[in-house]
Amino acid sequence: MTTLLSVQQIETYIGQYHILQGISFEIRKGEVTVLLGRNGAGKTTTLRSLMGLTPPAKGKVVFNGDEIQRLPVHEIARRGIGYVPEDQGLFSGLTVGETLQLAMQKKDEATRQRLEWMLQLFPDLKTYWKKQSGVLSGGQKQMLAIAKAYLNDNQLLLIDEPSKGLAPIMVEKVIHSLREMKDSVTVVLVEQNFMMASAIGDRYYIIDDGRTVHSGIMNDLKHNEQIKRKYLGIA
Ligand SMILES: Nc1ncnc2c1ncn2[C@@H]1O[C@H](COP(=O)(O)OP(=O)(O)OP(=O)(O)O)[C@@H](O)[C@H]1O
Repeated sequence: MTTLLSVQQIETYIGQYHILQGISFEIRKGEVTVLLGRNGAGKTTTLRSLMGLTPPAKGKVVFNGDEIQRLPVHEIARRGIGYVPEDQGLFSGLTVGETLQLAMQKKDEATRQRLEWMLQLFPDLKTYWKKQSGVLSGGQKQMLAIAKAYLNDNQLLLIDEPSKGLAPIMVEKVIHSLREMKDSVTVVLVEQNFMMASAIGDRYYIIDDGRTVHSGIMNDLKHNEQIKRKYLGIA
């Protein structure tokens, strides 16, 4: 299987704080890779570093064979990486329709087809097309944020804790949608909800204190009580 993204020993500072101190992982095309770790381990900062929002001071990020760690955010996005931040990054005053139309980088047939498919996958977005995104439920906002990132011809989506604050039924819906999207896009997911992580992840990396400390196949982790207890505080 081909490597789409290779992250090599990145180190990131926020102000004077040395937050990421050596993060490395490989993302294979067509897979869902989950970044796991305790609160404050550095998962969000890792996604932000890949996107150029907190650029790494050291190390390499290779996407489709090109180094991207020095590129500005808009260029990284243009190359085909979509980002769904933890706070979903929506403008509450825009309607669902306006949000999706504004997000479209192209108005071509392929984009229109992706929009159509998103509306089938998330029928609520069609129902609430004219509603401002600020009045949607947490789950509906998450669907809108995912649809917005999926609309464009992205090869890789970075999704930060999509289950956060959602009721179990909505978590199921998000799991279902990410499974459906798997055929057409590669996903890096930050997820604290182990049920969700293990339901859709193919592979995992554990981040602890700003370093990648463990990795493997998700099916193996499900039964590895020692690692779950040591790094995730669960068993
Ligand atoms: N703007 C900032 N200024 C100072 N420290 C920060 C800032 N943003 C993040 N940090 C620190 O960086 C560390 C990593 O944070 P990060 O949000 O990446 O962790 P995380 O693994 O995503 O955790 P969570 O699941 O709680 O979001 C934490 O110790 C956090 O306090």
